[in-house]
Amino acid sequence: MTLLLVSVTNAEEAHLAVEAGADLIDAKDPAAGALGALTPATVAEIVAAVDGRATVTAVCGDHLRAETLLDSAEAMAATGVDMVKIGFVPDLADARVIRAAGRLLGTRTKLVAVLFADLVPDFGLVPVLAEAGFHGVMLDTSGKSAGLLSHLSTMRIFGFVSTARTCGLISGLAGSVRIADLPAVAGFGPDLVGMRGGVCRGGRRTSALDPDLVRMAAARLRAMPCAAQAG
Ligand SMILES: O=C[C@H](O)COP(=O)(O)O
Repeated sequence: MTLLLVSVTNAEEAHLAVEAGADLIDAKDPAAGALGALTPATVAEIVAAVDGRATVTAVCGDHLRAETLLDSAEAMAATGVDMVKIGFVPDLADARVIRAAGRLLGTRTKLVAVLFADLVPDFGLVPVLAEAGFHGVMLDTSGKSAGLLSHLSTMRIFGFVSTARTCGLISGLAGSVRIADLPAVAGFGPDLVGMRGGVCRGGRRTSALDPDLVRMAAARLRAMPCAAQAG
């Protein structure tokens, strides 16, 4: 089945999200951007709070230049998370940076690249990610005023998921996904769907996590037909 990734800001939210049925806990500061990074200390607290009950991922920061991106990825890998998510923004990060990240960290942790649906994503990078040793690739949105489905055609999203699968990568879809969107988003067959705003009070990604919404999202996904397992 398609797994539910929920972005959390601290250990308490991580615990609530796991209890409510999230499969992956994603350490992130939504107030600092689409891939806003928490401090390594907070990420380590989240890892401890999850205590092996779910896969833990952490993001490295938003719109970072190559050197800063790699330093941050290394710091996040050292916290003990299961996967490190690295955002690749056109002009700031390209195939050279992907290969550098793979060399630096590919043997130490699972790497998941994030491409942005609203920043002209280059799906030609997906095979490069696989060759560089990445574990997975996600599509998210950099801006949060419109969701994933309003930026790319269904054909392109299907193409993304199927290219990732052909290359042996797990795939994820995110970007202002609401609970009502889950059947459509999971229908593309990704391994995971990522949510923050859609499971927060008032639908605002910078508000507190609402465990009841996480529970509803997890139940909605479990009722959907199966895709490959992430992990
Ligand atoms: O990785 C998942 C993201 O945190 C999704 O955030 P969002 O649902 O607010 O766009």
